[in-house]
This record gives sequence, C-alpha cells and structure tokens, in this order.
Amino acid sequence: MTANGPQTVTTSESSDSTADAAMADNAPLGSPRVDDAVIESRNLDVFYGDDQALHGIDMDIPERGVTALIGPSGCGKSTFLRSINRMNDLIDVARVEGDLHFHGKNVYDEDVDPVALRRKIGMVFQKPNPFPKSIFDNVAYGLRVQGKDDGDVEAKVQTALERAALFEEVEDQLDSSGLDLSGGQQQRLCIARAIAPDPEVILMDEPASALDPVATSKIEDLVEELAEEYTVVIVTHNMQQAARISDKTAVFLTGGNLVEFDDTNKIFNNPESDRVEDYITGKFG
Ligand SMILES: Nc1ncnc2c1ncn2[C@@H]1O[C@H](COP(=O)(O)OP(=O)(O)OP(=O)(O)O)[C@@H](O)[C@H]1O
Repeated sequence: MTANGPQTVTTSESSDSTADAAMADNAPLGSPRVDDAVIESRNLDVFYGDDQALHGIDMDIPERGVTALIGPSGCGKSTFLRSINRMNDLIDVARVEGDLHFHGKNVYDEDVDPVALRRKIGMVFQKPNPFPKSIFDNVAYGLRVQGKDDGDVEAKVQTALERAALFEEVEDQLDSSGLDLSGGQQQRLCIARAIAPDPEVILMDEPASALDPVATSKIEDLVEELAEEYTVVIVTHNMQQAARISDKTAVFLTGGNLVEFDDTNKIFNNPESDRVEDYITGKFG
C-alpha cells in the first residue's frame, strides 16, 4: 500500500452488535450472498476526499457467469468495480474502508501486491486503449511483464486472440499497429490483452459504450462466451444489455447505495424495491 493509497479498516469479523445492526440497515434487498462466491464485499465504503461515493456495499459475486452493475450516472458503479482490483489505489484522494475478499483474502491486506492482484483480476475500460505497439506486442505485453516471455508466448498470444474472437481477423497482420484496427477490433484486442496473463476475473467498465451496434453485439457475444471460463463483472448503462447477457444484476442508486442484488431475471421481472422497478421501467435515469 502506498502512502497515498486507500486505508483499510477490517469490519467483517466484528461481533459488535451495533456494527451488525448498522450493516443490516444497509443490506440490499434480494440475495446478496451466494454459495460459490469468488468475490465478497463486506460493508465496503469508498471516499474521495470528504465525499463518500459508496456506502456499506455488501455483495457476493459468484464464480464464472456475468454479474452486471447498473444504476444512474454517478451512483458508484465504476468506483465499486475499481475497488475489486484496487484500481482506486491510483486515485490519490480515494480511501476504502471495509473488506473486499477475493477467494477469502481481503485484497486490502498489507501483504497483498496490487500488481499481482490485477493479474488475477484483469480490467477492460470504456474506451479501447491499445498501446501504440503491434497487435502481437499488445497481447504479449502482460506475459512479458510477468516474465513469461518464454517459447510459449506465440501460442499464448494466439490463444488469447482466439478467445477474444479476433484471431481470424488479424492473423495476417500481427505486426501491424493495434491502433490501425477498428474501434470494435481494438476493444477485442484489449480483451485479448486482459486475458493473456490468464486471469480469473475480468472487470469491464462499459466496454461497448463507445462502439457501434454491430461491434457492440460482437462484444456481448464474447462476454457470454468468456463467462463460461471467467468471472465477468460488467458495468453498463444499457439495461437491455444487462438483461441480455448477465446472470446476476446489482442495482446501485444515487448516493452510492446498493439497493438490490439478485438473479437478473428477478431484477428485471419482479424486483423487490419500488425504486428499482421505477429505474428499470425508465421512470428516472
Ligand atoms: N477520481 C475521482 N475523484 C473524485 N470523485 C470521484 C472520482 N471518481 C468518481 N468520483 C465521484 O464518485 C461518485 C461515483 O462515481 P462513479 O464514476 O463511480 O459513478 P458511476 O455510477 O460509475 O457513474 P457513470 O455511470 O457516470 O460512469 C460520483 O459522485 C463521482 O463524481
């Protein structure tokens, strides 16, 4: 943890009844706990300076499948996503309290190396951001950082490009710049770059919002395929997209609260909360 990095207060093992009551008050509707959780958020608060962006987030993310984070602008979806692999460490004023467990280990413990963590929990951003390097070098980048630049690198690059549904389109131009690809291809290249180091979890922050409908549909198909092997957590503004591709949906609402978390079918067809129903049906956005 850097001097400017987030501070952590461990609260999940507290037996203090007041703390338990406070957590219960904040508990989202639906089924925030799952049996096969790979990520467990417990009473997670995130602050930017004096402003609190997330309040007591309590949520389990199951292994494999797609978990969608939805909600109006500014409700803290990206902040929560970045908390999972400690990308908020890179924001000087960000501070995290509470626990975020990955396979039972709090990622904010002092002995966790955030760089190693991000190899296990990769990230794809809203705007495709390939490096100004060749297609091959973009995908090989993570492997080289890991010191895995052995004889296997070519095979691993090919596998990652295949998994990202891009290999057939670029196999004759692996030495060309990644920046010469179309927007949709660039985003699939970024997905290939994220999966080359063989992560377990892929975080996606509105990965299709900068793309046209055809490229968006390819990304959606790809997300569903990847979810057979990886745990995918995706932020999206597009409710139809969340309904189409996710298994679980978390609804955050203004003020940084997780209001409801449940199976996607339940959230979209029969939510517990009236506010979630109003949001889903477009009464506010
Ligand atoms: N780097 C930052 N510094 C200060 N405040 C921030 C920072 N990033 C986000 N915030 C604030 O935290 C709150 C949550 O923002 P966040 O981007 O997580 O919301 P979001 O739901 O992902 O929004 P959007 O859908 O518009 O991307 C907002 O009030 C935002 O202004």
